[in-house]
Amino acid sequence: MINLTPEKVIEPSPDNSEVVLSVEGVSKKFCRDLKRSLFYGVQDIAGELTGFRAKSDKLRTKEFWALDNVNFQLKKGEALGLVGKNGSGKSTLLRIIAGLIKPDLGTVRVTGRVAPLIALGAGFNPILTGRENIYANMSILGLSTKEIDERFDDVVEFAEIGEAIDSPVQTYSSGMAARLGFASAIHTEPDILLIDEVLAVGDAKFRAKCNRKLNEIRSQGSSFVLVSHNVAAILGICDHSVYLSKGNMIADGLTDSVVRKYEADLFIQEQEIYHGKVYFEEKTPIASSGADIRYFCFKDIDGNIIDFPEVGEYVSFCVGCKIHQKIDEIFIYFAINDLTKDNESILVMSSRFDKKCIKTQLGELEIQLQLPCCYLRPGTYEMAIHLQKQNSYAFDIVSSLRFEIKDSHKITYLNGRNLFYHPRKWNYLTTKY
Ligand SMILES: Nc1ncnc2c1ncn2[C@@H]1O[C@H](COP(=O)(O)OP(=O)(O)OP(=O)(O)O)[C@@H](O)[C@H]1O
Repeated sequence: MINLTPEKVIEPSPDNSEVVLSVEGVSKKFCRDLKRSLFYGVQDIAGELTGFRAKSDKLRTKEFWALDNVNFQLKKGEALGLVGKNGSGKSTLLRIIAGLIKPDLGTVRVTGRVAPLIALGAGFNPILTGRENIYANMSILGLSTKEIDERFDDVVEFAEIGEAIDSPVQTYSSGMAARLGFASAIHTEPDILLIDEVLAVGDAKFRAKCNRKLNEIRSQGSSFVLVSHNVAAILGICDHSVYLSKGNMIADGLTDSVVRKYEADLFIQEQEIYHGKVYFEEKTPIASSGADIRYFCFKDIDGNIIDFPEVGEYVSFCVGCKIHQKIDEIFIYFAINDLTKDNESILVMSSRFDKKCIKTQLGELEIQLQLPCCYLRPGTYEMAIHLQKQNSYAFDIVSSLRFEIKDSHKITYLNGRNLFYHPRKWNYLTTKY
């Protein structure tokens, strides 16, 4: 396991010394075969009753470790992100912390009230109304009827459920159920809130409202563990993160570093990241439209080819073209997507939009898009390049060119909340009295 130790100072949580959750050597095994799984379940219960339970650290036929020796701590007011591919053990870990299932090995120590938001409309009974579910749900989380009465209106208002509060939850949309689940969990003022992807269901406005509320309860001392495939959400909310793969802890530490490691593993396995100068296959005269993209590379200010742009430094995007038909002018278009943010389109640069047409003649041509300062933050990106005519018809297209932006010199202080790097200087003026 890699311990990605802090290289920068993080905002202090209200009480940085108080541990509210301690996960120590937690392991959990499951069996893929249903019949065997039932048999093992009966065997384990019988073993526990008679005191002859077989040792839990051994796998029986068809069993596997869904979690293997997971260790971390959560302090008061801290937000911890859990990242990992599908099936890496994130939900299992949350279910163990919530006390819904028992670990086979290790211990989980919790201080205070834990509110799990693990499934859509966590714990709601579909045939009961929203109102009945709020009372049932909040009382399970330890509130008295009087306390629920006092908070009821706030829950309904926060969830924006309106009159539907007296309709059965099974008539709610998934967004409504998620809103009500979040609202009732958050109004119990939990010491630890466990959130598994449920925020992804609501619309953007509700997500923003949830994030504000999370920050608010966090400043009052609540801690939370957030599971999400949306890396941007983890980056925006959590200081520290844990990266799980096949039940093993691969990395833990500051979210930025953990997420970079996770992304690198995710993308390097799927598609190679481009370095240096990449050449594209030469087209046959029939396949070509008269102007072809032949290569791509990044260059530094001295014209040297570089493997990746550096944050805050000059970079030139260089596209080698071959023109073999009479074309007077062409345009070039770059579209960059951020793989950290669900492949969201973040930057489009087009010579046509900028009203810069490129005069051509038969032969080779290198088009350079020169950026005096790279504002993109460190991460993994995907780029499409279009070589276009005036009317936007494309002569040639290169899609899905993956590249990295690095911050090797650590010149930028970037945390997950920044969408881009902005060059800056600091100054201060003092006045003597
Ligand atoms: N009750 C169960 N019986 C058998 N296998 C299970 C059970 N629950 C989970 N698993 C398996 O344990 C592994 C971890 O599952 P888990 O749901 O914790 O992963 P996850 O990281 O939350 O995945 P996702 O991102 O898809 O939600 C998976 O291989 C899953 O198939």
